[in-house]
Amino acid sequence: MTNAIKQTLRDSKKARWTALVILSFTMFAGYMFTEVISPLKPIMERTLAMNSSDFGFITSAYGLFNVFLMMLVIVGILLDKFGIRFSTISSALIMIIGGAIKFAAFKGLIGSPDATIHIPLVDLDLTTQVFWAGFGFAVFGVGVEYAGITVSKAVAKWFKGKEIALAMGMQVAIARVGSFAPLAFGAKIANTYDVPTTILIVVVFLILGLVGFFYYNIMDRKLDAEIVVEDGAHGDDFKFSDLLVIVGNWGFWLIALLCVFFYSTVFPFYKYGPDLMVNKFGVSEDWAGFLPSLVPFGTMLLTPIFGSIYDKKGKGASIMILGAVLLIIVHGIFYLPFITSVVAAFFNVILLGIAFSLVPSAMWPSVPKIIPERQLGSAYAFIFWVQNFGLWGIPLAVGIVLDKTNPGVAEAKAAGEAINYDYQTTWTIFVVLTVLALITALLLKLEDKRKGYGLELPNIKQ
Ligand SMILES: C[C@H](N)C(=O)N[C@@H](CCCCN)C(=O)O
Repeated sequence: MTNAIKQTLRDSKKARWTALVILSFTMFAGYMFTEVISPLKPIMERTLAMNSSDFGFITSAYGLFNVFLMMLVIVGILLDKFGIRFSTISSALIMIIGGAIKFAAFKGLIGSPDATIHIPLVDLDLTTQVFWAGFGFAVFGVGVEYAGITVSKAVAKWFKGKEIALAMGMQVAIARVGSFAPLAFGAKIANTYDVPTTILIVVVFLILGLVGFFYYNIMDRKLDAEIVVEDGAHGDDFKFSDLLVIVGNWGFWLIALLCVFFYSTVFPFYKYGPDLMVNKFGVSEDWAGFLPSLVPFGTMLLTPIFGSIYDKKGKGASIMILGAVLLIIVHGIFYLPFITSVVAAFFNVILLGIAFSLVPSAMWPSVPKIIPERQLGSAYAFIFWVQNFGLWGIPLAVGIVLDKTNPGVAEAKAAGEAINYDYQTTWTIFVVLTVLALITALLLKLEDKRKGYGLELPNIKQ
């Protein structure tokens, strides 16, 4: 009998960071596909005769099945029941299937630009090509959110009791390179080749992500052979009974509401920011997504910095309030019709990058201060579900309002006319959301004072 603590694979720094890099690579591919058509709106209007409602339908479809088929709840249960290895492979396969359907629709292999279908829920007439592109993205959205919660659980498995906050921050940072790349370079690639080819390139990355997950599973199996700990023993299993406890907690609702309001002003900005740059700030089509790409780029550097400030100094609720205030300034500036200088747009996206680093760096680590560890997995799945209402509804609403407030513009663009969208009325949606985010952040600080969650206290005891 020995007193030495049993060493496992996760005690090897090299092994656990290798696992993290592989897991993050697949998320990188997933985030890349999430944004692949974001900078292509003007090109899709010109080359595929699509309008803003079509674009809104396709981009909003990401959250469609997650919200209405409760897929986040279902994949949470799958992860719980069948474990990490099953979930890595199935989530990657779902992403690839969804990605392939979207590619096939853009390529004209399924659906047609000439046949139409009516969507009663939102009273939209769409071509079957647009319908199938949206359907593919809806399938993909299930896969990428499923992969996201699986990877969070896997990271916790390897880094529990080690540098877990840094690891989670690094994972999100690597994933965000995946948002940056298509925003920065996607339009140039699509103009050089075409829209379907651009999508196909990213589908190849999704396939490489599946290969990465297979490799990860070899490591995961080895680790499981060393530790007699099942996937379910990390305190983040999904349980319906936990949901009841969670939804009775007002502090939790404030975090979930902040999440939906906040993320609704950022992820949908990735979709419409590039088009705004072309139509309001006169940026060329090829570089439409370049300025918006500075947002995820900046967060890669800043999120870990703000996270470590919260770890050491606290002030989590105040950090969220500051982020929400910055958001109001940013979207206010985008809203104002007389600010059309590219220099102003540049400083504004930098400010947005700072806001998008402040809020998540304080929001995600605050959840464990409000929800007991046993219910954390369910809490994250539920927050993602609430968040997906925004990821579905806002891009759709923006597309529809843009078309309604700019009658005839999409048709004129398709006919080759040099005409611009007026985004002002549409941008009110973002301005309202930022105000709601600030009110929620203020209420959260009040609730923290009332209940003593400790959101203003450091995470690391000095
Ligand atoms: C889109 C996804 N549901 C999401 O919210 N991703 C976050 C990271 C969440 C990390 C939770 N441990 C993001 O900021 O990308």
